[in-house]
Amino acid sequence: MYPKLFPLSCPPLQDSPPRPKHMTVAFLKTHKTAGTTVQNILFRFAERHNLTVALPHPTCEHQFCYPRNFSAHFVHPATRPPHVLASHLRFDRAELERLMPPGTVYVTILREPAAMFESLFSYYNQYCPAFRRVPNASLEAFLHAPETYYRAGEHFAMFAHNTLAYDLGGDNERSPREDAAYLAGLIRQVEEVFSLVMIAEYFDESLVLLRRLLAWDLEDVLYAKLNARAASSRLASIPASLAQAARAWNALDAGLYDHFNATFWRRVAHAGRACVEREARELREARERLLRRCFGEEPVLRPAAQIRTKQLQPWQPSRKVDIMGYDLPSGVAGPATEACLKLAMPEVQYSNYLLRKQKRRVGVRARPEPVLDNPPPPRPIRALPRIPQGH
Ligand SMILES: Nc1ncnc2c1ncn2[C@@H]1O[C@H](COP(=O)(O)OS(=O)(=O)O)[C@@H](OP(=O)(O)O)[C@H]1O
Repeated sequence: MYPKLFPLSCPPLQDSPPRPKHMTVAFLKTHKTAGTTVQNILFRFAERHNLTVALPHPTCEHQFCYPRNFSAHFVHPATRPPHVLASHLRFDRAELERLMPPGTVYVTILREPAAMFESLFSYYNQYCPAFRRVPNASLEAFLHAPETYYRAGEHFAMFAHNTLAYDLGGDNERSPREDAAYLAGLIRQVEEVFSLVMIAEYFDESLVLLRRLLAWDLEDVLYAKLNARAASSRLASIPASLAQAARAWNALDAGLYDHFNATFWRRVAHAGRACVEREARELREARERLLRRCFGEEPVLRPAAQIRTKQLQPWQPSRKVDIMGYDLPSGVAGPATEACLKLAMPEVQYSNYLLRKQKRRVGVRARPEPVLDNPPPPRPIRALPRIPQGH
């Protein structure tokens, strides 16, 4: 039912058999896994090829009413039927099948669970009650005794326990130690649906596999790193004991990661490791050239307060965490600048922009927004971008 569309082989680029680019893609954007960078690649591809991007109904904000299970009702009517879907949602296979055209390729991305958990702990510290209870916002204290702070089922609990499993539609409270069959079943379900599970630690190699799977050009997967925390907002390194505790607490996620990391390297070996590495190198070189062209000879990630272009100021989760972004050099304009703007555009601005554009295209601008039967409660997350100091 879900085609493993193209066998992954890795002949030199110029010898690739010409086949049309695949245009229907559903990307499950898991949390804190480099998903915003992948989403931006897909949004730009969709715009360049005049494709429709599924976008959330405004009452869902720019996510598909996460953490609720995905429903096709959450999709704004002006963005249906879509070619591409790439916004946060909790996976629900039947509902996605209802929405996406047959032949859609499903992909997702995972990140090493300790690094992912450290990012979640920092980013959602003010929103997730389990994290807010911890004295001095100490990751070490939380991981030393997670049950002291964690309450299953409370608001945003999924950001504090097996977030990957939850995003994939699984039950994040299961323990693989007590129920190994559950993890095996979840892995099987993911394998049935997703043609590629990318790995954030091997982002460029993942993009090489992605672009070959979809028969896209290397240019189609060039990117700027988005949604990265400043060095001052994250741990320089995670001590081994803490990483071990993070894996033990998030044992389902650790099991998923270990399995799909191994699968990933089998896919790389099948494609030809030397060839994948060569192409990843070409990608990095092309990407560096693009970043220099767009953001100046020394393209640097900056804190939001130093970004003058409003459309490029990333949303800030709290005063304690700095999310970085790029800025355009002053006094430049034109189509190339527009492409550079999109390359570094954060998720909130890009989603709003695409929704406006697609609404204009189908002529629903003047009509009132349709009302959801059962709207979600208001969410504090990402309500407003923090205004950078001095603006
Ligand atoms: N290209 C690439 N390679 C490796 N890592 C990358 C990449 N792009 C983004 N990132 C890191 O991913 C983290 C943000 O993830 P998301 O965009 O998925 O976060 S979110 O859930 O949408 O808020 C965030 O991690 P932390 O900085 O540790 O928080 C980013 O630095």
